[in-house]
Formats: sequence, structure tokens, C-alpha cells
Amino acid sequence: MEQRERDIGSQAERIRALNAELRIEAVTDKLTGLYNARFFWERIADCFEHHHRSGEPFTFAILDIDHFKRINDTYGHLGGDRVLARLAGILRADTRTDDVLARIGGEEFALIMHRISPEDACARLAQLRARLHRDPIRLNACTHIQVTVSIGYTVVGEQQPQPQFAPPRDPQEIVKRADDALYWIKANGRNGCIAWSELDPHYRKQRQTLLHCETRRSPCPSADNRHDGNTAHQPTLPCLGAHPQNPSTSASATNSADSND
Ligand SMILES: Nc1nc2c(ncn2[C@@H]2O[C@H](COP(=O)(O)OP(=O)(O)OP(=O)(O)O)[C@@H](O)[C@H]2O)c(=O)[nH]1
Repeated sequence: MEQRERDIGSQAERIRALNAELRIEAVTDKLTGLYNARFFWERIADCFEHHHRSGEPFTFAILDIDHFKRINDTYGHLGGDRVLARLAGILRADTRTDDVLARIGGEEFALIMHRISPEDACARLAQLRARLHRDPIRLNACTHIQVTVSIGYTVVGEQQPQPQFAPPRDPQEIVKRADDALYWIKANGRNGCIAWSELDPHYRKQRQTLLHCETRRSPCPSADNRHDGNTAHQPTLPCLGAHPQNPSTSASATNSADSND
């Protein structure tokens, strides 16, 4: 009888360990080892709920590698994969225990920062962008690539007197705000970092109309058709660590600079 109980106990233990392994696998991005998009959406929903209950602010950022297609075109898909993994390592080294870092798209990373003031979050993101710009990523023994990122972010719960800064209604709106900021940086030279609250209100309105039209056209717009190329009402670039540069110099390699497009 005792032996039977021990067997059942160790089987239950094995099942628990297996379940834990499966759970880790289900929330992990295989290429980078970071959390995946599925986990990210669970957590941003949790953060949104928590913020509603506690009033604690948090910062959400999207980081997107600039001209990543050129890296793939120049170094092949495997080279691109290596850059993604190395960049993930750099981002991970920079995260605190409270942070949630995930890969949410091909070359797109999400960072949720808790228990950090908006000013500190902003400074951290600006430093991160600057460090990536400064330090080339090692692809192999003789190739180092300068990779730049664009960062859009939003502070949830920041005190803002202006009516246009109404609190986000759901997690999707939080992500959309950071994405709007990212889109702005992408359209204004890349290699920069900007908060949604700093976008010109006219630009935000224009984006909303644009997205609304796109949603009606297609329920799932691709990254390409999100870009309308219309820069007529874009604001001037604010400070916040933004260092616009000629896009053609981004994502260039220190030992073989030119890309194919
Ligand atoms: N190596 C590799 N490439 C990927 C992966 N997922 C997506 N991509 C590639 O990432 C590239 C993204 O290209 P775009 O969306 O045009 O973006 P971009 O070239 O970074 O341009 P901007 O974002 O506008 O600066 C595409 O070529 C995809 O094929 C992946 O897991 N590995």
C-alpha cells in the first residue's frame, strides 16, 4: 500500500513538472527565450486591471528594429535571427525583476515597466536606444552590425490635465498608443524614442481616422498598409532621446555597410 502511494506521489510530481515545462514552453519565444506575444497579452491585461484597482502607474513601450529587412537581405534570415537573439540578450540584461519583456512580432519587442516613475522610465528607454545605437551587435567573429531601434511608449496613469489624455479604456488602447508613437518615430527618421502624450493632438486624430478606415477595409491590416506615407501634419521632433538620422545609415554593418534595397 505504502509503495503504491509513493508511486502515485511520484507520478503526480512528474505530471506537475511536465505541466510547468509545458507552461514555460507555451509562453516562451523559441528564438529569443523572451516571453512571447501570447504571454504579453495576458500580462498587459493583468497590468491594466491592477492599475484600475490600485491606481499605480506603469509604462509600456514597443521597441522595433529599424530596417530589419535590410539585415535579412544582407546577412540572410539566419543572420537576422542571430541579431534578434543578440538584441533580446541586450534587452534582457537591462530589465529589472518587475519588468515584462516579450517579443511580440518579427522584430518588435514589448516592455512593461512597473514601479518606476515616468521620468525614470523615459530616461531608461532613451539610454537603451542610445546604447544600441552606440554599441554594434556582434554577428560573428568578424562582423559587427550597427542596429538601431525606434521606441514608442505610453505612461498609463500619468496625471494629465488635458482632456485628450483620457485614460485608456482597455489593454488594446494602451498598445495602440505606444504603437502610434512608434509609427511617428518610424515616419520621422527612426532611431528615436517618443511618448504618445508628446504627439501632436492633430497627428493622433489623423492616425485614429486612418486606423478607423483601415479597420473597415481589412480586419487585420499588415504592417505595410499601416504606413500611409502622409507626413503633412506631423509635429516637430521633441527631445526625449530622439536622434533622427538618415534612414539609409541605420542597420548598417561596420564591415560591409550597404544593404540591398
Ligand atoms: N530573420 C528573421 N526575420 C524576420 C522574422 N520575423 C519577421 N522577419 C522579417 O522582418 C522584416 C520586417 O520588415 P519590415 O516590416 O519591412 O520592417 P523593417 O525593414 O524593419 O522597416 P521599419 O520597421 O520600417 O524600419 C521582414 O523582412 C520579415 O521577413 C524572424 O523571426 N526572423
